[in-house]
Amino acid sequence: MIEITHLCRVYGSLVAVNDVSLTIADGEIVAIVGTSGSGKTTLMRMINRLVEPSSGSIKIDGRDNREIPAEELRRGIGYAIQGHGLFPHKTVGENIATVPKLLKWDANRIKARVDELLKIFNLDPAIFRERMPHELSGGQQQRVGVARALAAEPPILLMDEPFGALDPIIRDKAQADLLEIQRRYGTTVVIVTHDMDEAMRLGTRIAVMDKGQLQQFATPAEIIAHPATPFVRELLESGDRALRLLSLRDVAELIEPGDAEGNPIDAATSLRSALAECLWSGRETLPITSEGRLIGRIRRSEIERAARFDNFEGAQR
Ligand SMILES: Nc1ncnc2c1ncn2[C@@H]1O[C@H](COP(=O)(O)OP(=O)(O)OP(=O)(O)O)[C@@H](O)[C@H]1O
Repeated sequence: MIEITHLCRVYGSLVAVNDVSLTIADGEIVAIVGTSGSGKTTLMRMINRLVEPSSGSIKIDGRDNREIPAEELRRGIGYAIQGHGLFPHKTVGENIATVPKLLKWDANRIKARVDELLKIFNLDPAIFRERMPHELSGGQQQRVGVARALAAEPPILLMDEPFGALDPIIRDKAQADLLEIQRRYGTTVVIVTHDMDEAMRLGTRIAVMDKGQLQQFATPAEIIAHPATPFVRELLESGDRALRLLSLRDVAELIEPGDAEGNPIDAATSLRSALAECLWSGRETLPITSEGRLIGRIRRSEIERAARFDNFEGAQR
């Protein structure tokens, strides 16, 4: 559990983070969302002490983070940033092995862990382990960045706009990967994003920041139903609500038995992406796969039905 209490960070006359209190439960994904300069990154970086608070405190599992030795903090908290931050002169395998090496894991354990992570992220170890970062696509580099952050199985993962540079389709896949990893390891994830749709898709709860202040900390459904301040309402209205509702839900929810023509989509894809695929390829139905196996199909008409707010509220109950 991460308990943030009356946290402030001041730069000269600027209050970057202003009296923020919130508690993040184990295994949650908390998305910090807000406009540029609202204090999202500063707030997150105080968790792993890349930034020191001016006042207030952060406790991790009951311990003040200032009392936790730097190495222990680094080991317990993975950190992934936009642009991946991979070491350009190290192979993919060496990049992922960075923290386990610091922790002096033995070579066999490191190799097993590197290969396990590469497989989880759909990168064949035999092909990718020895590659250099510049030999990967942007999406592959992003996955290696997250794999590296997860290498020592940290209970907490901090992510700063990790998917910001990815194109929408790859971004959707990267988000699905993150959800899968989170389910598998039960990692507590704090992710900074300026994209409300991404926050809605990933967050078990969303922290909305404006000018250093926490405007609302609530589930996506609560935020849609009851935006706490005019700013939150404005942020919500900045996109299309029907599409936002679809980005919250996975294809898996609307699977039906049967075949369909053309390229399949994964069951973890958002309904929003599935609709985009229907429209793009002119198909009324799409085949659905899970772990590479065909498991059914989805209908465009069902996706459109799910986009109606009434049905969304029904699905939440
Ligand atoms: N080291 C610093 N020195 C001075 N001012 C800073 C420093 N770091 C951040 N700030 C200021 O604090 C405010 C909050 O910055 P922060 O990076 O937390 O915002 P953000 O919400 O993450 O923005 P973005 O989405 O643009 O990354 C900004 O006005 C920024 O200019």
